[in-house]
Amino acid sequence: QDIQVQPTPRQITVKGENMATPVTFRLEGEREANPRAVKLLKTFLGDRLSSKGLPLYLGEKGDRAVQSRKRQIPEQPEGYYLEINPKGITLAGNDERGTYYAVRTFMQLFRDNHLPQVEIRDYPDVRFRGVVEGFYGTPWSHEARLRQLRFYGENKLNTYIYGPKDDPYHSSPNWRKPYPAKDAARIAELVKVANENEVDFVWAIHPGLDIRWETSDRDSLMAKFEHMYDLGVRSFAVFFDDISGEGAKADRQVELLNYVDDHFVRVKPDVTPLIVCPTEYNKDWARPESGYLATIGTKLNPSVEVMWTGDRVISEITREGVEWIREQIKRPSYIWWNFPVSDYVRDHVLLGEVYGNGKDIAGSISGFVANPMEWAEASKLAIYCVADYTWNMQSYDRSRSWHRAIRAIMPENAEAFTVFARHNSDLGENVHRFRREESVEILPVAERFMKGYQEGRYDERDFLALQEEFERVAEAADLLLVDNENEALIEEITPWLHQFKILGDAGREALVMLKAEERGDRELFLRKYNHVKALRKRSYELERQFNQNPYQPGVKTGTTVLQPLVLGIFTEATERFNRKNGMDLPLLADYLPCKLTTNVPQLEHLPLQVYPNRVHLTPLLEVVKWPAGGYLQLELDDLYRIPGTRMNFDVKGDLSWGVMEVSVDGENWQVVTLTRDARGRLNGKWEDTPVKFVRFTNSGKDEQQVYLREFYVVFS
Ligand SMILES: CC(=O)N[C@@H]1[C@@H](O)[C@H](O)C(CO)=C[C@H]1N
Repeated sequence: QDIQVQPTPRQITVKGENMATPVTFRLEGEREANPRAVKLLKTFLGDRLSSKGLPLYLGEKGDRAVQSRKRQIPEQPEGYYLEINPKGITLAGNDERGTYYAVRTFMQLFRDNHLPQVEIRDYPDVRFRGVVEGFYGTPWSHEARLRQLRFYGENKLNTYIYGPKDDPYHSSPNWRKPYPAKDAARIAELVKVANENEVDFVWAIHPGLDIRWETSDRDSLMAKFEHMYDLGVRSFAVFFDDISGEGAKADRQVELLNYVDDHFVRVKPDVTPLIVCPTEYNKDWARPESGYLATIGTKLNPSVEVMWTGDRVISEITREGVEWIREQIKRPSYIWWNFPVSDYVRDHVLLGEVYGNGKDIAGSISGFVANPMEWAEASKLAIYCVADYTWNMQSYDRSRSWHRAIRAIMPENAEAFTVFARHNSDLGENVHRFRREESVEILPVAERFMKGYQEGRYDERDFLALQEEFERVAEAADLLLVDNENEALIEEITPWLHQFKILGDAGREALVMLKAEERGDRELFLRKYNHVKALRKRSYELERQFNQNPYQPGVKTGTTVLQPLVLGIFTEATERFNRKNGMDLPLLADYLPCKLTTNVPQLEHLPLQVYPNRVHLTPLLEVVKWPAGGYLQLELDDLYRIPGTRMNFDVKGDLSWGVMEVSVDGENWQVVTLTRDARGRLNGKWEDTPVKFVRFTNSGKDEQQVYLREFYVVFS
């Protein structure tokens, strides 16, 4: 029979027909077994426990209760052996965590009226599996974190790394300071709940923005780790990512890390290996001439784990890639996978399948942790799949896992949530050029239909399929908006659900417009035309009301297939209507009055945010290496005055290397005087003759490392 266990066990052997579930169980071994496993099991069985009943043997290899099954227990860390048959039940771990996982699996097999007669041998592919809360933006709430830790216990994830970039006590300016009492108490509670769920709570520090390579800062870091140790933390990490200048020096970092390893991690009896996120944390940035990775590889204590995001900042993890970095750092890498993190596409939610990573990478990595969205509940979809993938790579099936994840997270409205998630999975254009599939099922129908419509002949069945899809979109939005089985999740995605409803309505109405135009029914066409315009307006209003942030404000849904489809149908029908009726009904404004050109590699695909009279460059989260002669050029669609430009590179020091110029023709340039305000931002304006081009150049002779925090041009 189809036995479903999450994550998928390595080996399940069905030994016979289902057996009736005993009324009571006699628990053997509770004194020796992992107390967290005992507690979990006793809570689960409740009053089914008694001194009589089917024997249930619980314990680790070597414990008396499971002595007879000793040889069956896998040797691998966290491995377990599970057996259910009419003579008794055995839940035996190779270690304490293995026993706990055996109980987790037993809980999934349990049915009130029957149990499968099975034998399971199981153990994980990847040693450290879980999540790194390592994104920019609003850190997760305390309640969200507690729910996450319980979710990791259920899914056999054993690692949670606390490293929210915007926590000032994790990063600058307060990494040297202890947490205020309230926050400290919360951390202590997280550690307790993590332990109950067999999750290592790893506290990370991000000192590189302002660290000074002196004893005082080394002592500050040690003191902070002692403070966290007193709160119960037993696993530690140091993140040196997204920094430049002094803090980025490899030999200084290694000196500090080895000191912490030798004088803290290894002298404490119960602290797990130190983890570091290097400054060169992906292959795209690795520069052999810098010797950075070579220094890490040859000088950093071998016991220190080194994180890696793959070939690029956001990338799929391949066998070739992990074998390359393993050579460089002389140890397996500890993967920091930047998905489903969305802090660089904040107007999108990423609910799609987890795919693209190799199934043959386990041998070259020591860990695999996913960096999630600021939307904790919504991130569970991908986290569930990562749990399945990292536990048993060979049997991982991206679609099966994804459907199970949805049923686990939204059992009552799985169907509606599946519709919603299908159309909210791609990131849209973004600076990292990382894309995900979206609306996969309806895409061929949409493409075939639009092609047919434009050529004057489409298949009515395609029309009906699209109509049905838009109806399901609208239904799903309404069902989920009133769903109360996971209120925290609905609260997170409500803005996107409102947009999704509008998208469903607009799609259906656009199809009515199309038919009205074909039948020459002017009155109906105009009604529906106005309705779609109104829906579009409501959508823009939602964009300005929800999820405001300085990066990608607003709420995008269905951006890769459904939105373009609605726009395409609306535009084609309106153009036909205008031609036939000699009218000039305006189309939907989707213009982009500005084009970006640059020779700075990291800025090549930087999306622009266009408002009625302003163009913003999307700020970058990473350090931008701006080469000498590097320029950024905006070409407007017409001649404009530039009453205001502002650039914030977050540079304390000299900015004289930067020159701003404007031009009418892109050939002859005039320099714009820039002034620096109290916050170090460069401001400029050009109110003389209107211009078409604006550019900013590093006219110095050295590469500059800056943060592109803000760059916009106001034109009128
Ligand atoms: C190691 C690492 O990936 N560091 C940061 C990460 O904090 C950030 O969330 C993202 C994802 O936008 C990328 C990196 N700039």
